[in-house]
Amino acid sequence: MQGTGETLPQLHIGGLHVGYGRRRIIEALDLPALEGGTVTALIGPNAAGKTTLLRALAGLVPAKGSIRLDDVELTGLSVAGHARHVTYMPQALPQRVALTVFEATLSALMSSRGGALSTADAHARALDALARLGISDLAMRGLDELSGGQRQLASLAQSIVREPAVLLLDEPTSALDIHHQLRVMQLVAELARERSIIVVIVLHDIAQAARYAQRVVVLQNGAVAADGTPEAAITPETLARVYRVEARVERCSHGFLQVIVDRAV
Ligand SMILES: Nc1ncnc2c1ncn2[C@@H]1O[C@H](COP(=O)(O)OP(=O)(O)OP(=O)(O)O)[C@@H](O)[C@H]1O
Repeated sequence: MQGTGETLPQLHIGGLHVGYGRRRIIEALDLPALEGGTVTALIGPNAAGKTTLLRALAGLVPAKGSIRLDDVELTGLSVAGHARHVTYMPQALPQRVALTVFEATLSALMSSRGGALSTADAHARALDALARLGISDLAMRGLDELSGGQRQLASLAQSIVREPAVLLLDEPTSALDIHHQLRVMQLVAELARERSIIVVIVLHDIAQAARYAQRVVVLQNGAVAADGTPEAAITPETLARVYRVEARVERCSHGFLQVIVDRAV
């Protein structure tokens, strides 16, 4: 936890190459360390390589180079080896499964922490994950009878309950109404702080990235086009170069960055 003098975990990414077959998507990517307790938003245009980067960090596509969590080198670990440190919530929701929301959340927890927890503790943690997402009322509903947004929230519950060191979320609010989008973003920021988790979240909503992330990495053609605080990374110049839009970046009356897009160029 921050403020206790404890060292925060760090994820180091160096000389990373990722591709599909012969097709190179990410080449020689270096990122200054991603730190525990911090939400990093990964933004960029379609096909920039955001999902590919998250999948490489999760060990789901082969990568060359180094992905190091403190002193543990993750490249070369099996998918299960990665899963001990990293939880990845994909963009596409899982196939419909014949489990209740509570059972699926509990099963996600047991698969990551298994024997280490008593049954009572595991149940309490699963219920807490549902409560924090505001979906306690869905606990006994089958996953196959949920709406798209409810399924996305159930899927988030399965990701956060694992309490990973690194949490990778690929467009986790894409199916949610505005209330639930904000609720999820607030929760993700809180969890990062409380548990010193390294969170990387792919977002298309630039204003939400600016509001909830402490760091924004802009990806373009598999390379870093900007990286820094929201103020440093989200500028009219970057938006013009990367997204090909004429845009203004202004502060609203509450002090949050807003992006006003005037036109595509
Ligand atoms: N399984 C795959 N096999 C071959 N090429 C792939 C595969 N998955 C993605 N790609 C290619 O990799 C590139 C990057 O895709 P990726 O999904 O990482 O982009 P993205 O930034 O997440 O895009 P979006 O914002 O559209 O979701 C694209 O050109 C895509 O066609």
